[in-house]
Amino acid sequence: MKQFKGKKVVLVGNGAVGSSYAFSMINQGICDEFVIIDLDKKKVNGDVMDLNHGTVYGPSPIKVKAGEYKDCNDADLVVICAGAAQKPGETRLDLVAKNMKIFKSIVDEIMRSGFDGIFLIATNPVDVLTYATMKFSGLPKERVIGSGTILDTARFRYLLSEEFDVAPQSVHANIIGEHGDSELPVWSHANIAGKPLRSIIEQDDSRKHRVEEIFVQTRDAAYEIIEAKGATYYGVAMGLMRITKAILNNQDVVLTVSAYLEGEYGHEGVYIGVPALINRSGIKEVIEIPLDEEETSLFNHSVKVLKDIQDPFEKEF
Ligand SMILES: NC(=O)C1=CN([C@@H]2O[C@H](COP(=O)(O)OP(=O)(O)OC[C@H]3O[C@@H](n4cnc5c(N)ncnc54)[C@H](O)[C@@H]3O)[C@@H](O)[C@H]2O)C=CC1
Ligand SMILES: CC(=O)C(=O)O
Repeated sequence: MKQFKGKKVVLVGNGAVGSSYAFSMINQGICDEFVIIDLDKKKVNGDVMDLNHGTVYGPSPIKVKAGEYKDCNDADLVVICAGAAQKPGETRLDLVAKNMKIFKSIVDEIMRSGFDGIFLIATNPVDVLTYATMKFSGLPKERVIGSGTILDTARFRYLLSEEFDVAPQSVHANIIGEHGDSELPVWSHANIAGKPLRSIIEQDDSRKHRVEEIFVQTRDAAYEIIEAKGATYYGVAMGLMRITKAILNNQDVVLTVSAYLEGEYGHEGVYIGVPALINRSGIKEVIEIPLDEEETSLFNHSVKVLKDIQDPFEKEF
């Protein structure tokens, strides 16, 4: 039952991703109370002190607290960034067995608190763990959201913006599918400052190879960053903050997140990165963009990759 009157977010997992998300949240003033839970309570206490000092120069008052699972009881949103991260050379899907076990215990604890809000999941493999969260929690699909391809879409828009000298805000292009190696760009709907990307390429052949390279750089960016500094966190933190803002401020904005399909794109029973309308109710609607033949085939393959990973766990749900 909601006791706290303001907007309350609980973060579970205060590692590189979680603490970067916490920092981006206090910078934006999106919630009134921000609670942090992690096995490493000493680091949580240190971060709580540090973040509270920072809030003095933030846009609005916000209380940051170290918490326990009972604090989820009246939370509007619980964001999970806990679990193992990729080591150099590992894929996101390699993490599934380890993180599935961690998720079972975390989601059970959260639900025992009486939590009745919205889940936002970042831990990898994010699509499969978002599905597991829906199953473990029993909450409706609309209220369980994965970060999906929000980060990949940001990477893609940024790289295209550099190529075409246009602000990323004026680059409209989506990466959909698995947040991982089988993801795909939606070339058929990409536009740069209002001009369809495909018509730009038709007029200037040298750009074709370059935009294909940009997709490969997008898809493989995490490997490059992990090789360089051990983990990726700022990009995803901003993506999580953006989704949080869309939810708590009831924005009706379209973002590429991991959403549950029930017939959309010809599939069901899987969480996967697709554009979706996000507001205070969670995922209000999955937006079905008409894909061309090649995009459909790549999307179908991505669904299969995720289902092959997910299916062996079905008996545990
Ligand atoms: N969805 C996305 O776009 C992205 C996802 N990630 C994923 O986010 C996850 C976290 O990555 P990092 O923060 O770099 O890892 P990290 O190792 O820095 O942090 C993980 C945190 O989880 C905590 N933790 C582990 N088990 C726990 C439990 N049972 N209860 C509470 N806390 C627990 C640890 O104490 C640690 O603080 C990884 O799975 C990583 O692959 C990372 C970047 C982008
Ligand atoms: C680690 C990860 O999932 C990413 O940076 O895309």
